[in-house]
Amino acid sequence: MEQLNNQNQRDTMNSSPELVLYNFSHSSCSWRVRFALNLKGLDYEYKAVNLAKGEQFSTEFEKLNPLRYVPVLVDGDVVVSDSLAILLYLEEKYPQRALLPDDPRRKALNLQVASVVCSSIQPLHMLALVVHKSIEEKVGPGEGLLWAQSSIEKGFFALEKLVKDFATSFATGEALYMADVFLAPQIATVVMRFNIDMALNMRRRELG
Ligand SMILES: N[C@@H](CCC(=O)N[C@@H](CS)C(=O)NCC(=O)O)C(=O)O
Repeated sequence: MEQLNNQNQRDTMNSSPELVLYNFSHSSCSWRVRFALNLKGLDYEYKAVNLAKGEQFSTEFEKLNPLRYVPVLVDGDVVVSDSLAILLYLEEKYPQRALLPDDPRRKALNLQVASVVCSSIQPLHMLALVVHKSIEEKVGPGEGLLWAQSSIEKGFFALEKLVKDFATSFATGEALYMADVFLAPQIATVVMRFNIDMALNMRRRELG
């Protein structure tokens, strides 16, 4: 009987039949949301929006997000775009496996890390791809990549300082929280796409 109750409880916690995630496999912003949905044990329908094929510019997708960016989460009649807003929405509606700690100081730290990734790192290297050609043409060959790399390094330099007194194997303490959900995809992206050597950067900063 107790087993049945536990099963019922789990089914209720995980029941989210209406969740649909419009996303792209290679997008770090989408990855954050997939990470959070999986941590919370939420089932969702995966709708691929292939950015490489320009599917974000379809009129159908524009109705969901006029900015034409992924990810977009649809939960019944609620449509939320922007990964940070989506994570805050999920946290409130599906509180299981909390992504924010109760302690206000650590909660603020998690939100700060998420916000730095969202506003001061990712948009700059995304922009770098968009304006890459024109920087290369106007300033010189290789300058586009250098500009992206210096923006990324500046952001991570700040982040390292921010979490220095809190980090364990997780960014802000003893458990995996929202900061980690934003950092992991971000670190993977900059290492793979922008040739950033995170360990080398850390050593450089320690010396300098
Ligand atoms: N602040 C937004 C940024 C969304 C964003 O930049 N998405 C990128 C993929 S990571 C995108 O859809 N780019 C499409 C394009 O540049 O046309 C978020 O965190 O969701």
